[in-house]
Amino acid sequence: MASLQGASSLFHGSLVEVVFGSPALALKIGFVSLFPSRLDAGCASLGLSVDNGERSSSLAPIRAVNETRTAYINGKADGVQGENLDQISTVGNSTNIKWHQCSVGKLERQELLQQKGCVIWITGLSGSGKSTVACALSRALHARGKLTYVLDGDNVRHGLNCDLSFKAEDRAENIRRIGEVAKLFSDAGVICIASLISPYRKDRADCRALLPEGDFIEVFMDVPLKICEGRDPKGLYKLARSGKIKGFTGVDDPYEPPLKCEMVLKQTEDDCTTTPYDMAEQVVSYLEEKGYLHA
Ligand SMILES: Nc1ncnc2c1ncn2[C@@H]1O[C@H](COP(=O)(O)OS(=O)(=O)O)[C@@H](OP(=O)(O)O)[C@H]1O
Ligand SMILES: Nc1ncnc2c1ncn2[C@@H]1O[C@H](COP(=O)(O)OP(=O)(O)O)[C@@H](O)[C@H]1O
Repeated sequence: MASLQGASSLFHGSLVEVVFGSPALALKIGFVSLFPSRLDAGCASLGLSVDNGERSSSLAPIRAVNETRTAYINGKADGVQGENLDQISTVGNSTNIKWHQCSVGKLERQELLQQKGCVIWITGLSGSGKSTVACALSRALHARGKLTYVLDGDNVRHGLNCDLSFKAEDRAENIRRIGEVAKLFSDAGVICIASLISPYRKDRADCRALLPEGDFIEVFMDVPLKICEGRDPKGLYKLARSGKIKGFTGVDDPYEPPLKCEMVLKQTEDDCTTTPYDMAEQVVSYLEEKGYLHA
């Protein structure tokens, strides 16, 4: 039998980690949510049973893990030291701040939405099809009853990021801000689709590091420059080639393709037949396989 020592001080909906053995030699065997109505079911799925701590347990101790806090620490937020979020701290230029914990957590939101929050980060050259695939994916998931939100580089630059240019440090800041916003959407339980050129590996890696393992799904639009330039729907390549736009990605500004990413959506000059809908379905299959389309 498993007892829930100290559980009375936890929030409704808290995540508890079930550990077998001593704290020094602990074997994690899973997590259960502290929803009284679902606790038995959660423990049962782990091969345990619960009787409110009145009987002794061969599986002890059960430790509380705060999921939001874990995600934040995994996020390596600047200035956050270890588990000191209960204390006044300094993060970047923000001095004397203290994390305020809310009793409604990500798990409960996911339960409500019947999905898992994550970030699908679509990177590639201008004209590679990022926005088209992002919208096709949003539509495909919407049709399955899943809540998504698209953060498109072009669109976010119309508001939040309208102070940023296309020089390297401004692109980095554009990506950092979109990464932070995407993290909030993911924490809200939403499947967030970020589609922006995001040309530098380091900036993409920094966004990945903001999220728990597995929740940042990098999708590379592997489309040759020649095809993108041939499409040129906004006429920007033409302007860049004639020198009217300086620092255009792929022309006179670099694009660093991922060395390793979760998905590659490829088109070649020989085979350009894959439609954006096919590509969106590939991403849906990935999400299904990884369990993101269920709470
Ligand atoms: N110099 C330069 N280089 C690349 N792209 C340019 C540039 N100037 C304007 N545009 C337009 O801005 C869109 C890219 O914005 P992003 O926010 O995705 O770019 S970045 O991630 O900050 O590099 C991009 O949109 P997409 O074509 O959808 O990629 C262009 O329409
Ligand atoms: N899979 C595809 N096959 C053929 N054309 C595509 C495909 N995906 C997008 N396009 C077309 O390519 C152009 C650029 O697509 P877009 O989504 O705006 O790219 P990006 O957001 O990367 O700049 C658009 O005219 C779009 O209709």
